[in-house]
Amino acid sequence: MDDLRRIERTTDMSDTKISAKGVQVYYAETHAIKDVSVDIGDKTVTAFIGPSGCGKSTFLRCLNRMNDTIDICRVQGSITMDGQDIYDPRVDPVQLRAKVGMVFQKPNPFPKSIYDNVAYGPKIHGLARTKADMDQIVEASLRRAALWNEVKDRLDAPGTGLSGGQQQRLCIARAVATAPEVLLMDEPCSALDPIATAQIEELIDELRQQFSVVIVTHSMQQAARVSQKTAFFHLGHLVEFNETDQIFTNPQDPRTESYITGRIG
Ligand SMILES: Nc1ncnc2c1ncn2[C@@H]1O[C@H](COP(=O)(O)OP(=O)(O)OP(=O)(O)O)[C@@H](O)[C@H]1O
Repeated sequence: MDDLRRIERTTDMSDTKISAKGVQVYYAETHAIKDVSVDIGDKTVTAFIGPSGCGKSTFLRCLNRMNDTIDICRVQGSITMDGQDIYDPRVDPVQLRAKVGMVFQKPNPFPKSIYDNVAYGPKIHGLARTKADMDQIVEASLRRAALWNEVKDRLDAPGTGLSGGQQQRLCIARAVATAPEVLLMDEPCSALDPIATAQIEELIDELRQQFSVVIVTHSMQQAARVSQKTAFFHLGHLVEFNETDQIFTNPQDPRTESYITGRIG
């Protein structure tokens, strides 16, 4: 049994997808992320929780270099994916973002058809050689996002005409269409009703069979429901990172305990 446990632990460590070490983020003079080191597991849902302004979204955006698009933002430290430095000047951020996809708080489909929303990424990354290839990618992505059955008869209709929950699943289909390895989700359910939220949560659980998923959420219930690992941020620090069950039942740091029991935040 001990041997088995040792093997499981070793497997755990070799399954790190993204490794961040000593990450600092500044917006001009504001020091938003302070010396954060964390290993994000493959085929795992990792939740980032913490009070408003603690740096969850900022740190999430470091993982696909989305902060590059903010002029005053500086990122220091090291972030590797599969051992490769994602901030290496030879890494093309556009290619990186195809591998590390992102879903935002507010569903933001392009003003295009449902089909074209999903086909857009594969087209610019040259993932389909023929129309049949593209049809196959679009169908597979919509199926993976649990949306195919609802839209298969109206692929030419505008994506913006779908309900909020459907639009968010369309955005997930768009993100998975470029065959990413990691999906970053920044409060993906905050604009959705409870039924649409439950659908997205179910989907997240399925997506982790194939991807590493990182989700920022304000809802501790959601973190507890969907994630296996939870990171608690406070004032730019990563205070605690552990199995989700541990964080919610036996937090090691008093700040984590205060937050999950509703005393800070
Ligand atoms: N584009 C920006 N320009 C300047 N400062 C920013 C920018 N984005 C975030 N900040 C600052 O960085 C800090 C962390 O913000 P961030 O949005 O990452 O926190 P958060 O934990 O995701 O917050 P919330 O839960 O409210 O979304 C805050 O002090 C915020 O004001």
